[in-house]
Amino acid sequence: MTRLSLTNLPVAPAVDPRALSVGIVHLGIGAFHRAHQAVVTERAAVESGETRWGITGVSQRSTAVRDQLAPQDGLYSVLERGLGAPSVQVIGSVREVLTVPEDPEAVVARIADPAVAVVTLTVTEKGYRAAGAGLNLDDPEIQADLTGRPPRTVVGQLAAAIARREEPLTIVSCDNLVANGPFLRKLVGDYFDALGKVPEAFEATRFPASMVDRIVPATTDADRGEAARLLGVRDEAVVVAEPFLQWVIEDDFAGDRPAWERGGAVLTADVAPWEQAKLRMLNATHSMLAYLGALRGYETIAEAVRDEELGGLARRLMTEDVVPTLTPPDGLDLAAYGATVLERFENPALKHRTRQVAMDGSVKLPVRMLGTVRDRLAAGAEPRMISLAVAAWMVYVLSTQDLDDPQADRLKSAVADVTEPAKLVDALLAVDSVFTPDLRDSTVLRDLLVDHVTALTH
Ligand SMILES: NC(=O)c1ccc[n+]([C@@H]2O[C@H](COP(=O)([O-])OP(=O)(O)OC[C@H]3O[C@@H](n4cnc5c(N)ncnc54)[C@H](O)[C@@H]3O)[C@@H](O)[C@H]2O)c1
Ligand SMILES: O=P(O)(O)OC[C@@H](O)[C@@H](O)[C@H](O)[C@H](O)CO
Repeated sequence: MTRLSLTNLPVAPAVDPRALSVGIVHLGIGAFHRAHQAVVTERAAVESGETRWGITGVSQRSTAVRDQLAPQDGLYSVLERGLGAPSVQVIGSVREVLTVPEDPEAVVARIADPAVAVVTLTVTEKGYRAAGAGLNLDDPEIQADLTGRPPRTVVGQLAAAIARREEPLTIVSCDNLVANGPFLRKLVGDYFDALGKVPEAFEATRFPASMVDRIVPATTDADRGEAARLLGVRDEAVVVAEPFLQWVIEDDFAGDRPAWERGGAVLTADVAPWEQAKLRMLNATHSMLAYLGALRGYETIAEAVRDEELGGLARRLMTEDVVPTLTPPDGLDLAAYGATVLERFENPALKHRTRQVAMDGSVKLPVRMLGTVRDRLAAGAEPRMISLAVAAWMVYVLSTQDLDDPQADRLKSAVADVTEPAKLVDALLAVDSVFTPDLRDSTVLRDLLVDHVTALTH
C-alpha cells in the first residue's frame, strides 16, 4: 500500500507543512507529543496564521520514530478512539526529526538556533535522571556529559544549548511530574553547578510548569491497520488517542511563544492546583488499576476498571483519600472530574495495557501517590485506599518476572528472599529513592501496607 506523504495525502493537514519554519524543539518525540502538543500547535498555527512554529522532534534513544516519519515528510495521523466510530486526522506540524544516537551535536545546535524560542519535552519520568529533588550526579550518562562530550542526556542538551544562546529561551516540561517546570530548572541548575560555571543566559531562561492530559496508548499493528483502512494509505507513525485533550500552561515565557491558547490550551498564572488534581486523581488511580488489574490478569485498563470490585476501589481511592488533600482550581468540580476520569478509563477502544501504565513504578509512585500518603498521615488520617495502591505496586514488583523499571535490578534484589508480607513491605520501604524517611518511619503506613499485601497475596 502507498505510504502517507506530501504527494500521497488523502486528507490534507490543517496547515501546509511546507509553509512552516521551525520555532519549537521537542525532546522525546514519542506517541504522546504527536497526539498532544503537536496537535495543539497545529491548531494554534491555523487560528493565528503564524508560520514560525513548526516543530523539530528529537528522538533521544532510537531512530525508530525518525525512520517512520522521514519517508512521510513528517506527516502522521492521530487515530481518535472514542465511544463511536474511530476518526483519523493528518497532522503537519512536525517538520524534522533529529536523533541523539546519530548526531547529538545537531540537537544542541538546533536548540541554540535563534529561530527557536521554545523547547517542549516528554521524555518520561526517568529521562530527567533525578535523585530526589536534584540531578543524579552519580548517573554515568550525566557524568559522561559533564566531561564535555556532545551531550546525550536531556539535561546536558538543555544546558549546552543555553550556554550557547544569546536570545531568551523557554523550556516547557510536559511530563507527568510534580511542578515539572521548577523541577527541571533545578536539574539544569545542578548541572551548571557541577560544571562550575553558570552562564548568564540561564537566569533569563524560563521553565513554566504545565499540566498535560490525554490518554495515548502505545500504537499497535491493529491501530496501523485501522489507520490504513481509514486513510487509504499506510501510516507507520500513526498515534492513537482518546477524544479528551487538556493542556494548562504557566504563562511565564522568556520571549515569543505559539498562540497555544488559540489551539485549545489554557494559559494561567498557577498550574499547581490543576497539576496536583490530575496527578493525584487520574494518574494515581490509573496506576492502582494497572497494578491491581495486572495482578488479576487483565490486559487493559478498561477491563480492570470494568471489574466491579476494582472500579469501586478506584472510586474510593479518589473520594476517600485523594479529594481531602486537594484544593481544586477555580472551575474544577472534583466529584465530576473523578467520574469523568473513570469514564475515560472505561473506553474499551483505547486498549491501554495495564503493563504499560505499570512500568517505571519506582519513579511514578513518588509523583502520583506518595504526596497523598504524606498529606493524609499529616492530617492524622488513615490512608487506607492510597496505601492499597502502594501495596499493589509492591506485590507487582514481587510477582513480575520481567519488571520494566529503571531500578528493576535493585527492586528485584531487594525482594529476592522475601517469603512473607511484612518482609516484602520492609524490603521495599527501605528503597530510599522511592520512600523518604518520614514514610519509612510511619508505623501507620507500614501496618496498612502489611494488611493489604497479606490480602493481595492470599
Ligand atoms: N501517553 C500518555 O497517555 C501520556 C499522557 C500524559 C503525559 N504523558 C507524558 O509523556 C511521557 C511520554 O509518553 P509517550 O506515550 O510519548 O511514551 P513513548 O514511549 O511513546 O515515548 C517516550 C519518549 O521518551 C524518551 N525517553 C524514554 N526514556 C528516556 C530516557 N531515559 N532518557 C531520555 N529520553 C527517554 C523516548 O526516547 C521517547 O521519545 C510520559 O512518560 C508522560 O510523562 C504521556
Ligand atoms: O505516560 P506514563 O507512563 O507517565 O503514565 C501512564 C499513564 O498513567 C499516563 O500516560 C496517562 O495516560 C496520562 O497521564 C493521561 O493524561
